Amino acid sequence: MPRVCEICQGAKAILRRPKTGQSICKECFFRVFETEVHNTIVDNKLFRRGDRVGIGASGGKDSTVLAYVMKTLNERYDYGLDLFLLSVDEGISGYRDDSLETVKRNKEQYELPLLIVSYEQLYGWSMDAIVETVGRKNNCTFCGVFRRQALDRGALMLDLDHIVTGHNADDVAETILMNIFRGDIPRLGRCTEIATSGDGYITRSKPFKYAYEKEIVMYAYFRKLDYFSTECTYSPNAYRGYAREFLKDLEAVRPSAILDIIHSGEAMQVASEVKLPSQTSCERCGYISSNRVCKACVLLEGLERGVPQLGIGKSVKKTQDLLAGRTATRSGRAVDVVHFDKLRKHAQEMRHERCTGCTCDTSAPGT
Ligand SMILES: Nc1ncnc2c1ncn2[C@@H]1O[C@H](COP(=O)(O)OP(=O)(O)OP(=O)(O)O)[C@@H](O)[C@H]1O
Repeated sequence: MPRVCEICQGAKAILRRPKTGQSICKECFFRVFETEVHNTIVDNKLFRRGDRVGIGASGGKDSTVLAYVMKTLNERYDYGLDLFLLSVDEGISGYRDDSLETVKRNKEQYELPLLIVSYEQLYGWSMDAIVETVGRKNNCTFCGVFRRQALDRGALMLDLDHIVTGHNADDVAETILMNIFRGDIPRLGRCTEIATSGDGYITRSKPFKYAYEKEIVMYAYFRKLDYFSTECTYSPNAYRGYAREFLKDLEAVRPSAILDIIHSGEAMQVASEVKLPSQTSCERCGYISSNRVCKACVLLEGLERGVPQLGIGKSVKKTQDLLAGRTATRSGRAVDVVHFDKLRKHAQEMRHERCTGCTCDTSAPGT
């Protein structure tokens, strides 16, 4: 490694950038990393001034670095954003309880408001209880489906305009590979998007879409950020694990492989004959769904009826149609899932309370 930073030509080079192979100093690394994220934000017009933006904060390296960088860029470039930390407590003892302690410290360190919503509070089931019922196989399905909705529910409680997550370039490239391997063409089209916003739903984006995981780890290390680094106790998703290994092997021989895969995914076009699922609202909870009853409601009903395999596997569509129009039988444990219309109304009222002397009509959607 040359002694002098290849960027500033002054300070001592102390690291080699995984993305470019350049040998650079710590300060130049911070600057290029932050500037690249800023360029991603600006080029993709991710935010508008005044947006209330929730950072999906798990306490892990990606979201901790994201919180730090979002706060830094918001101040440096005067984006004019109101930033919040939004965490989901899935109820995994020995894992999420510890990582949430990190988020609580980040709240103080970064002076950002924090909201924690839990599966127990929202659905009446913690992941510990779910795993007790369904076992270790398939539990990731419950966790992923419930988390997506939980973040949106939390966002409405805070009246957010936007949620950012710490998904990085490696995550995106892995997802592209997985969708190719599975032949899931509709998902392949969607997974390369940097921001998604379903009609009337909260926009979600990935400012780290082009940031390498190795650089995020380096950034956290050199900035001495406080993050939690343990893997989930309930076995990681095996299929993604294989895609990850494959990607790491490719990266080892050709570091640009990660970005190359993302660019290939972006350039692919879904043929017009591929049928994309149409979106509607779940007739039970009002959440966006491609079926009459959303996946979260189907999974919940399965748990409550003692048939947790309901909604898992190939017969999902059939099960969802079967359940449509019927009221779930709720066990003593379950809570009634709050309807999304109620949450949206709450968000409108909050917005109304915040604007002083305005003439906005709280009964009109989207005000
Ligand atoms: N419990 C949670 N609460 C809030 N946001 C979450 C939670 N879990 C995941 N996220 C969001 O989704 C992103 C990707 O989550 P994933 O489970 O892939 O974790 P990860 O890649 O290990 O990220 P991190 O290092 O931030 O934990 C996270 O960076 C974070 O923004």
